[in-house]
Amino acid sequence: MKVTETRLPGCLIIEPKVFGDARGFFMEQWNAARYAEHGIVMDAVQANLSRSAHGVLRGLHYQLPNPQGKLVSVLEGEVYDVAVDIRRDSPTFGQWTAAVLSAENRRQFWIPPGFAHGFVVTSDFALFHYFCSTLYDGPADKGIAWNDPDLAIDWPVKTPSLSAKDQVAPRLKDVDPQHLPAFAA
Ligand SMILES: Cc1cn([C@H]2C[C@H](O)[C@@H](COP(=O)(O)OP(=O)(O)O[C@H]3O[C@@H](C)C(=O)[C@@H](O)[C@H]3O)O2)c(=O)[nH]c1=O
Repeated sequence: MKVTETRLPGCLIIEPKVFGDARGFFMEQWNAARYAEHGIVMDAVQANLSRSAHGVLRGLHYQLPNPQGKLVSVLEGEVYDVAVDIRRDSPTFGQWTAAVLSAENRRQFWIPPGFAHGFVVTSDFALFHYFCSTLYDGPADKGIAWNDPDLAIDWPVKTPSLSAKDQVAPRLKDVDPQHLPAFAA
């Protein structure tokens, strides 16, 4: 597999090795030993699947306490996937990085614990899959506004469809730093 660093240390783009043959193809989506060689260490304790139509934006989400690392990929369609460093005291606090993930490119994106995450669907539909390093905890689920002007994320869809929760998410500057993940988490 090929692992490429992004402009945010810790956020990695993974191109798994794909074994094609007359039947189709085979690829590993997770292998604890192999991914650990590239610094991706987690207990993959939960796996999630969501389906969304074109223009749906889910995010920017994070969990505190018990931040989740996420290994994300797209099984059908295409998304523009974004990670934002919201770890207080991080040298890259407030910066974002993005990856185009699709069924065609079969890329994975590793978003370490402590980053906010979101994506927008750029195909007709997208089937989005991710492993998580900690279990979902509803009351700990938190968000940052997808269009926070301080983040200035260059979303490819300018008027996305949002959940009611995501429509009222605060700007990063309005969140008490004590309610943000710690850099060393
Ligand atoms: C995320 C999640 C949601 N749910 C429930 C809560 C709610 O009733 C319903 C839909 O939840 P949400 O609206 O939060 O789903 P969604 O907007 O898809 O949330 C996800 O967005 C992406 C960007 C992420 O990074 C994920 O970690 C997660 O936050 O599913 C679970 O039961 N387990 C889970 O792990």
